[in-house]
Order: sequence, then C-alpha cells, then structure tokens
Amino acid sequence: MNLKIALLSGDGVGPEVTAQAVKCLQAVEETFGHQFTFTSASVGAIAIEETGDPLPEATLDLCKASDAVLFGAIGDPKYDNQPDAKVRPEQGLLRLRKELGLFSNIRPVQVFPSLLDQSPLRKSIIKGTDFVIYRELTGGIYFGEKTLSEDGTRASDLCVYTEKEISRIAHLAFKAAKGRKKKLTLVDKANVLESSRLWRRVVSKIAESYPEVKLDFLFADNAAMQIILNPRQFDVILTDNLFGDILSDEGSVIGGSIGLLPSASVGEQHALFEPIHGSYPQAKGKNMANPVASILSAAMLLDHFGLTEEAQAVVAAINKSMKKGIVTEDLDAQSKYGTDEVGEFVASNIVDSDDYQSMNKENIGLGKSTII
Ligand SMILES: NC(=O)C1=CN([C@@H]2O[C@H](COP(=O)(O)OP(=O)(O)OC[C@H]3O[C@@H](n4cnc5c(N)ncnc54)[C@H](O)[C@@H]3O)[C@@H](O)[C@H]2O)C=CC1
Ligand SMILES: CC(C)CC(=O)C(=O)O
Ligand SMILES: [Mg+2]
Repeated sequence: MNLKIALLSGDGVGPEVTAQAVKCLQAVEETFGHQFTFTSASVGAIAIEETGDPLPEATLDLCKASDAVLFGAIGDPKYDNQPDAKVRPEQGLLRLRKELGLFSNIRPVQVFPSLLDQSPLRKSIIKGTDFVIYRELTGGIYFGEKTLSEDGTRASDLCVYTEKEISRIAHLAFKAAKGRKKKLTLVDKANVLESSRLWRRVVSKIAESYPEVKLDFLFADNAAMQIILNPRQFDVILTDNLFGDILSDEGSVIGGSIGLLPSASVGEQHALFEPIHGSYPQAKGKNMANPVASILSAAMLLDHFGLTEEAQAVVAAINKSMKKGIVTEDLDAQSKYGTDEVGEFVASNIVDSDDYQSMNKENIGLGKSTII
C-alpha cells in the first residue's frame, strides 16, 4: 500500500517520540513491502517561532493532501506561563482538528500483561482492563465563544453542542460497542448541564437502532471514580470534548504511564494519530520520554487503513520490549533505556509472523476492537 503521511512532530518531546514511530513505520514498510512517504511540517510553538502562526497554511495544506497525519505534541512553558498570550501553540492543534473535521477521538485503555505490576493501582483491580473512550473532538467548550471583560475580572467559555455533532460520534461509538463487549456508557453532567441533557436525548434515541448494545449513563464525577475503582466494568465510554480529555489522562494511570496511550482522531475525510500526552517539556532533549504511545498511534494508523497484521506486528514488538524490560524510566526508575533505545528495539523486532493469531489471545495492548 502507498500512503502519504504528514509528519507534524511539534514541540517538547514530540520530535523524539515521533521519530521512533517513524522508525517503526519504516520497518513495517520494509518487512511487509509497503511504501510510506513522510513529509514534515511545523505546528505549535515551533511554528509560532518560525511563522507567527501555530498552524501555518502550508502545514494545513499538506495535511489535507495527505492520507494521514502523524502528530507528536504541542505546547511550551513559555505560553503556559503567559495567560495573556493571544497566539498559543494549542490553537494550532485545535484548528487542525476542526479544519480536518476530526470529530471522533478514539483512546483505547488497556493493560500490557507484563506491566501489571507497574501501575500504582492493584493488579487485581486493573487486570483485564479493556475499554475505549470515544471523545467528541471538534465541539463543546474548547470551541465555544470565549469572553474576557475589559477590566479582566470576568471570563467565560461557552459549551455548545448540536444534535448533529452528538449523533455522528454516537453512531461510531455504538458500532464500536457492537463489535466489542456490547456496552456503551455515556458520561456527562446531565444533572447540571443543558448540553449534557441534549447528549442524553440524542444518544438514547440512537440506542434504539442498536438493540444489542446496552446503554447506561454515568455522571462525569462518578465516572472519574469508577474508572479507578473498577475499570473492568467499562467497554465503550462516549463523552464530550472536555470530559474525554480529562478522563483519558486519568485512564492512563491504569496501564502504568500516560506514555503508553495512543489515539486516533477520525472524521469523514481525514485521520490523525497522536499520543494522548502533551509535549512533556521537562523531558525535552533528555531521551527519556516513553515513545510507546506514539508507536501505538502509528499502529492505529496501520489499523485504520486495514493493515491489521502490520499493526499487530508493531504491538507484538512492543510487547516483546516490555517482557524483556526494555522500557523507559516512567515504567522502571532503574531503566538504562531511553526513548531512542526503546524505539530502536521495537522497530528492529517488527516481523511478519504467523504467530499473531496466538498472540491475539493475550491482551496485547491494542485490540482489533479499536478498528472502526
Ligand atoms: N495533544 C497535545 O499536543 C497536548 C499538548 N499539551 C501541552 O503540553 C504541555 C505540557 O502539558 P502537561 O500538562 O505537563 O502534560 P504532559 O502530558 O505533557 O505531561 C504530564 C506528565 O505526564 C508524564 N508524561 C507525558 N508524556 C510522557 C511520555 N511520553 N513518557 C513518560 N511520561 C510522560 C510526565 O510525568 C509529565 O510530567 C502544555 O503546553 C500543554 O498545553 C497537553 C496535552 C495534550
Ligand atoms: C488542545 C490540547 C492541548 C487538548 C488536550 O489536552 C488533548 O487533546 O489531549
Ligand atoms: Mg489532554
């Protein structure tokens, strides 16, 4: 298969982790006989420095003309510590999601068997965790009108959702649940928010078309607790932009590190793949960030294009690295392996094997269930 991939590695550890994902995709290319073309473009703080714009037109044009976008991370303390900055790195990512119509952000949460002892949570609680968050990505409070009074003493962010915005991601989430454990949990604050009550009405109506899927509801505050208390109870979590952002970072604790959690952002015409973490500026240039979230995002890219065996080969190589203890220091404080060494090991262990069927019987971190 020929794929044109736009490479937006961004800020902080973005370039370091994305470089490992590219190595792995190149290993897949070679092993399985595909042709992937990578074209880099700037986004985020680095793009502001270069052009004044966190999403330069040339970057957006490249993304629109590509089959997929592989994204690193954006963000820099320079802007985090400057509440008055009008131009911010995050605006680049938000605009990119909107321009590409990436309304559905899919964030699988699973536990690698060899990392069961790495989580701060008890093994008996986390073993067998396998859920996926469908986070609405182009609406809600991140995109609503923002105001700040002239005297700087009053600010607001509007949370707006339309039936159409809820409906299109709800259908994807129900379809995913149908192919998994047939349970969908809508997470909201319908006891307080009008927009949440619209979510409930729209999702309840759509549920009638998916009678095999059991729909239940959870308030976001309770969901935050249940995810940690009993993560196995979840199959598909459907939620809005803000709750999905927060709950997925919380979910990453189950597996042992946020450096393990990938995501796919999909729309009708485009798809983007990125780790759920940010630019982790404290680790920039130190060869210590975990590249697995980025590599798994590349595996989700392969999966998205129907290259299932290839995606499994990547996951199997990651699993091997974990079994051998070739992990970064977020998973083992004594580790002598850095971002580059982990990426190198995974890339050089990507093989075309008949064994994937048996490997699939284990929970290997990225199930077929994540295919849309
Ligand atoms: N999608 C994106 O590009 C995102 C960008 N950001 C931006 O990133 C910057 C930093 O934000 P933070 O709140 O500190 O979130 P962050 O996700 O960058 O880091 C939070 C903590 O998670 C851990 N962590 C993150 N990535 C890791 C990795 N690959 N390996 C091991 N540990 C890892 C570290 O302990 C780190 O202190 C900000 O400017 C923020 O706006 C934040 C979230 C998402
Ligand atoms: C705009 C981003 C910084 C939002 C975020 O934290 C995320 O997508 O995970
Ligand atoms: Mg986030």
